[in-house]
Amino acid sequence: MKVAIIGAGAVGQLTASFLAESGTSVSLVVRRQEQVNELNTKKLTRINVDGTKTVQNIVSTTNLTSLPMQDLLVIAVKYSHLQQLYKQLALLPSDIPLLFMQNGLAHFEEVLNLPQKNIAFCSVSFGAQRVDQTTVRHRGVGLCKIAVERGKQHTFEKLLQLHCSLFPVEMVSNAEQMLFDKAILNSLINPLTAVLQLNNGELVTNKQAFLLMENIYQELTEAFENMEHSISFGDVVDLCRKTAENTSSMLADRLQGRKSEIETIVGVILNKALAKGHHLPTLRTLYHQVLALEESGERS
Ligand SMILES: NC(=O)C1=CN([C@@H]2O[C@H](COP(=O)(O)OP(=O)(O)OC[C@H]3O[C@@H](n4cnc5c(N)ncnc54)[C@H](OP(=O)(O)O)[C@@H]3O)[C@@H](O)[C@H]2O)C=CC1
Ligand SMILES: CC(C)(CO)C(=O)C(=O)O
Repeated sequence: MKVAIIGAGAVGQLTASFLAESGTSVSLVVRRQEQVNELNTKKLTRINVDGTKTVQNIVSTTNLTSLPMQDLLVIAVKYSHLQQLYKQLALLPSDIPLLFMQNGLAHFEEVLNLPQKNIAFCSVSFGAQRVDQTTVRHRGVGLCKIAVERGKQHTFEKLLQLHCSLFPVEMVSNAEQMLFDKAILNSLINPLTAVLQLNNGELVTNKQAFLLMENIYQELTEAFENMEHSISFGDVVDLCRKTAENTSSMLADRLQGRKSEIETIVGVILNKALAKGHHLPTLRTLYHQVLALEESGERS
C-alpha cells in the first residue's frame, strides 16, 4: 500500500514512522524545501516511549503531484491550514481516498464538500511532540480510531495492518460522534494545559487544575445528557495519565506563538451547549483566556 501524508509535524511524523515500520510505502508532503533536505540527509527519527530511537528513510517532497498515484492520502495539518489545502485536494482524482487526522469538529462538514468518493476521519489519543524537522517524540501510547464517513470501508481497513501495541488502530462506525467525543476530551484537557502551562499529567497531580477539570466535566455533563455513558471522568484522567509527559497540541501552539485550534475544539462545543441553553462558564472563561493570549501575540 502506498500512503502519502500531508504535514510532517508531530502527528504526521509519528504516523509516518509507524506506517513505515508496518511495511507500508509512505511519503511525506511538506511545505518547505528545507524540511525535505533535512529529511533526506538526517532521515526520520522517532523517540519511543521507552527512550529508544527508531530511524527510517522516508521519501519527502513539497509537491504532492510529483508522487505516483497513492492508495491513500492522510491529511495531518492543523485545522487552520486545512483551508488552504481544500482547493488543492478538490483537484485530485475523485477516487483517491482521504483520511483527516484533525482534532475538533469544524472540519467535518467542510471536508464533505470535497469531491472524493472515499472520505474517513481519524481521532487519535496518543501524545506526539515534534522535536525538530526530522524528529518526533512519542509522548504516550493511545488509540487511533478511524471512521469512514463516505465510501468503502475496506479502503481504509487496510490501515489495520498498522495496528501494534505502540500504535493501536480500531475502526469505529460514527465519524461525527467519534469527533464529538474527542472534542469533549480535548475541551477538558487542552485549554487548561495551554492557559496554566502544564503538561497533561499535571492536570491530575495539580490539585487546583484537577478541580477545574472536574468543574468543566460537571458543566459538560449537564449540557450533554448522554455524555457520561461515552466518556467517564475516569476516561479523562486516564488520557491525562497515558499522555502525562505530553505538551498538549494547544500548549505547543501557545509556546510557539501559533494560532490555536480553540474554535474548532472548544468554540464548537460551547455553541452546541448554548443551543441547549447551557453557558459552561468555566470552559467559556478558559476559551476567552486562550483567545486573549492569542490576541496579545505573546511568545513564551
Ligand atoms: N500533537 C499531538 O499530541 C496531537 C495532535 N492532534 C491533532 O493533530 C493535528 C495536527 O497536529 P500536530 O501534528 O500536533 O501539529 P504540528 O503543528 O506539529 O504539525 C502540522 C504540520 O502541518 C504542516 N503543514 C501545514 N500546512 C501544510 C501544507 N499546506 N502542506 C504541507 N504541510 C503543511 C506544518 O508545516 P510547517 O512545519 O511548515 O509549519 C506542520 O509541520 C491537529 O489537529 C491536532 O489537534 C491530535 C492528537 C494528539
Ligand atoms: C490526546 C491529546 C490530549 C494529547 O496531548 C491531544 O489530543 C492533543 O494534545 O491535542
